Amino acid sequence: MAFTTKTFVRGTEIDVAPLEIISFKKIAERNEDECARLYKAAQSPGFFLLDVKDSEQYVADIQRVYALTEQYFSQPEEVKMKDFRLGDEFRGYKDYKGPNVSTFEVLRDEVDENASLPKAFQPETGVISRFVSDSQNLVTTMAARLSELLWPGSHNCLESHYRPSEASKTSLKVIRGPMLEKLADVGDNTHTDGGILTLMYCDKWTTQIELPNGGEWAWVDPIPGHAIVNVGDALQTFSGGRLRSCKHRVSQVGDGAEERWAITYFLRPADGVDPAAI
Ligand SMILES: O=C(O)CCC(=O)C(=O)O
Ligand SMILES: [Fe+2]
Repeated sequence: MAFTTKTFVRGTEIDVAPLEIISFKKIAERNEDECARLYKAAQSPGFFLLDVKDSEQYVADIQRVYALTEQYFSQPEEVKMKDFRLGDEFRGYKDYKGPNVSTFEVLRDEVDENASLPKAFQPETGVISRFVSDSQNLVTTMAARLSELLWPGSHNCLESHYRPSEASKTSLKVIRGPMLEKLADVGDNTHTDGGILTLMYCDKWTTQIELPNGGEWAWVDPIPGHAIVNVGDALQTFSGGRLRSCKHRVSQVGDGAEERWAITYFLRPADGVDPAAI
């Protein structure tokens, strides 16, 4: 992996993670060099940027989903609490009061069902539905190319883990996670993602990854028209450790409150598929 570079954000000099930029158009066309670069980035650091600018409609939909996210979280707490699902890890509204983060999550399987989306999304359910279907196409195309390189000559082994026609916890999750007045108040939320592949959209410098070998942290450049993609724990396990689920966290550069929205799409194993048992 290349070395970090430096840039200034909010008046502070920071280290930028040297992430590969993979063209979705090229991997969709099975460009061999691009697929090899995808595989390499998924091996190390397990984080990369996916250029999605070739689909004008999808890029416009990202902006619409940001706008809907803002509209949703701007509602009064008691309205959002109607979407709270007690004991359900993957569905509905959640308010994490400590870290000042709130989320709303809907399963891919349920996005087209009546009433699975709250009122604030209702005027644009078609946009959400198309965004989910296009995001699914991005992650499953990447999974198919990775599968071909992990198990040459075999038929899409990874598909047998996420089984697109069966029930799964594959989902869209939108997030309100504002930057805080004081950097010192941002708690440590270091984690890896549990699923197969994550797509993430966030237009601010708030994602940090742990660089391979050495445990140093660097910032992910939120380049417009690009998804931030990372390998999850299930894919690390399915690949026998050949692909890497990279530690990351949400933080902020310096002090200063600022509103912040993020959109995430998680490709997860089909219900009943246990990565630990593979
Ligand atoms: O809030 C964000 O920017 C995304 C957080 C994240 O890494 C996740 O939801 O897995
Ligand atoms: Fe994450």
